[in-house]
Amino acid sequence: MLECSCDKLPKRLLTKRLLAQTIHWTILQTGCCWNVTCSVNQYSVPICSYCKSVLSSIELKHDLRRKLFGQHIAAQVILKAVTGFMESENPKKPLVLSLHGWTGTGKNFVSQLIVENIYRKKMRSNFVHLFTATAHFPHEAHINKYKTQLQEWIRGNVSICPHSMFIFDEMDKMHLGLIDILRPYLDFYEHLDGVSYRKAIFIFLSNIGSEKINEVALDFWRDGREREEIKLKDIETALSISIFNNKNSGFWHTSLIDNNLVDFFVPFLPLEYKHVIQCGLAEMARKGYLFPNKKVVVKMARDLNYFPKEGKCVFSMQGCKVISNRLGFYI
Ligand SMILES: Nc1ncnc2c1ncn2[C@@H]1O[C@H](COP(=O)(O)OP(=O)(O)OP(=O)(O)O)[C@@H](O)[C@H]1O
Repeated sequence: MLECSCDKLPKRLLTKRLLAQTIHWTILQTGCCWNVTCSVNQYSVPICSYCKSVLSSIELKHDLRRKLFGQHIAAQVILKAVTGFMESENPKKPLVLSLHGWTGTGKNFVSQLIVENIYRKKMRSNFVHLFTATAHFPHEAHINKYKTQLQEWIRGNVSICPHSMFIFDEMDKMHLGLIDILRPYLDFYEHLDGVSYRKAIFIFLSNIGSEKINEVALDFWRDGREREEIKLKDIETALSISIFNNKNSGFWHTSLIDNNLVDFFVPFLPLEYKHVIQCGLAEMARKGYLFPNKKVVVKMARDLNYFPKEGKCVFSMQGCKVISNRLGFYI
């Protein structure tokens, strides 16, 4: 957080008498920021600008450790990336995270945790924007209109709050024409039409590459190695190859891999039975049960489907996605 002081005013103006009588602070709020101006008589200086969107990195670390199950790589990468970015006063480009993984493994959930530790109003904040590709899939004839709308939407929101966050869900289903217009906003430009996008955060969610991530997790499991031994480097190459080869990922070819606009590709591992149990217990606690009933959760977890089918089933087909709705049936 920036401290506001009148130190920037010439010393001669800062006599005790003047301090007592004539210093005025002007605080002008625009979007999520306040610009503080200090004036003495006719002389005024912009002192600082303070933006509400400040990360509580200790809380984020705590949340990732306590609330996110089975995702040691994602937790580590996200904590480092978000903390480093939010602590930088002059980032050179917006933060761009691309989260990949099987359904129900926590991609949306992690995005929420990030939001909750930056914006006071959490997902209800005016500075957090969710775009679901399938809900905005335009007819080919209207693509140009949608492109303009998307550009105006991003520009308008970042003009109001430089620390705006944009979450693009189901990126793999997004129209390539729309994806293309995102490119300049993710780049190193200082300004585009008078607006700087360097403090914004873009998070892309998709299932692209999840088969590769699952394969690596399964290999570790077959070799009898601990899941926590899987390192980012064990998955990164397989993930980028599979993103590169995916027929729906023109975006990654042209804009991201070639131009290095994505800062982190974050893999989400498939969840095991024990994580489903953890999710179930957490869900019961969220529903207000002071003493979550493990028997109920176990029963629910056993009724879910797991893969691969041959041999011992290891990973949950739906991750933890259906748990919230299913629990009610077993309670
Ligand atoms: N790793 C996890 N740790 C804790 N809870 C989780 C985890 N994964 C999923 N959940 C729970 O399941 C719910 C659904 O998960 P989420 O929406 O984050 O999955 P997703 O990976 O975004 O899936 P999809 O690819 O289908 O959109 C979350 O709201 C959360 O309650």
